Amino acid sequence: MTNLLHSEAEMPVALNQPLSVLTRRPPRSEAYTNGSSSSNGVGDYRSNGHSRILENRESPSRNPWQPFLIGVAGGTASGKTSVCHKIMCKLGQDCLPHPERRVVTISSDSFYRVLTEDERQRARLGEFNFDHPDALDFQLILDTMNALLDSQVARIPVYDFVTHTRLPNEYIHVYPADVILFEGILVFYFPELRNLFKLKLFVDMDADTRLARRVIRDLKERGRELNSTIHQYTLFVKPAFEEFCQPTKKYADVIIPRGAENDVAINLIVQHIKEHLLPMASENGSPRRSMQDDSNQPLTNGVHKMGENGLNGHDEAERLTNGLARAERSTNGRYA
Ligand SMILES: Nc1ncnc2c1ncn2[C@@H]1O[C@H](COP(=O)(O)OP(=O)(O)O)[C@@H](O)[C@H]1O
Ligand SMILES: O=c1ccn([C@@H]2O[C@H](COP(=O)(O)O)[C@@H](O)[C@H]2O)c(=O)[nH]1
Repeated sequence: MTNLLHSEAEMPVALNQPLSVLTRRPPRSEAYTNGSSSSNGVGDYRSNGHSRILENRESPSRNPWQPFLIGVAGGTASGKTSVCHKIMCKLGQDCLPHPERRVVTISSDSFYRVLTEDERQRARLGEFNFDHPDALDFQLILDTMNALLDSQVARIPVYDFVTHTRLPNEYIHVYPADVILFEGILVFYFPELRNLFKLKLFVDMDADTRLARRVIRDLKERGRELNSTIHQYTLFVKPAFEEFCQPTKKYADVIIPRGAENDVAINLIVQHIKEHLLPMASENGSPRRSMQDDSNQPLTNGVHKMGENGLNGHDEAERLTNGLARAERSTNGRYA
């Protein structure tokens, strides 16, 4: 994930499943998840942050309105960040102030756990396994996702790839939104997290291209040396991809070959998101619902045309699935 994505992570997300449950968004709570207030940033989050969320719930049961949570998995440098960014741009969300965004992107990169001094030293030499599920603060991920699903404002740490640490006292505030894209190499690995996703995307890119892009990115953006990058890749990244990430491809509803270059797949996903957002916008009538498409046409225009075709939510879901299956078949043998 790039720093750019980190800033995108501030956007809120959410679009949920059956259109029939997409009623009115509840009032936004001012509660926060507490990304970190202790020295290791984990224990306090779990105890204080989570209990604050519970205290601020308006009722013991989950809101009938929920964000639509989309998981975006794929190997390192496969283009997960770029795909999410493209979706945001096509929905006209990237240029909106964060609190007004209806679609947000969050990366699991924000949730690497706090390392011990010994682990940090190994990380500097490319000898710490960041691709193993244990490298992530899974409880923090789960608490954050649950907070967002409950329409809470979530506060998540900012991770620094150069020092392998969370930046002290820096957080990203993620506001409740209608659609949340959560991207990361292992987001389909944990069943408890995987089961929260209403749509699962897997960004597929051949290993050579990923390695080449990763080397360039790590040297340019993550303060790495060539030797340690290759060393880390050979020792951990590649084997962990084969053991923990690649096998989760089977959970995907949609596989996106060629990553962000695949405009056909991305356009279909964007269209699907728009279909979910429109009913909410018309029910809310809220001024913050200002989604626009690429051509700066109000979102409502495009969706209205689709409504005129007499398609319902189920038809749309089928059309999306069929369309994406076609998109993938057309590239079979090259990347899939
Ligand atoms: N289609 C592309 N062509 C060239 N470079 C790309 C393309 N897609 C992504 N990249 C570059 O590859 C690197 C990894 O992409 P990114 O979207 O951050 O992947 P991920 O989030 O899966 O790690 C970034 O430096 C990005 O700029
Ligand atoms: O301190 C760190 C933390 C993570 N990594 C590597 O990052 C990638 C995951 O990020 P992508 O944006 O999906 O590539 C993972 O493969 C880790 O090895 C790191 O090098 N250092």
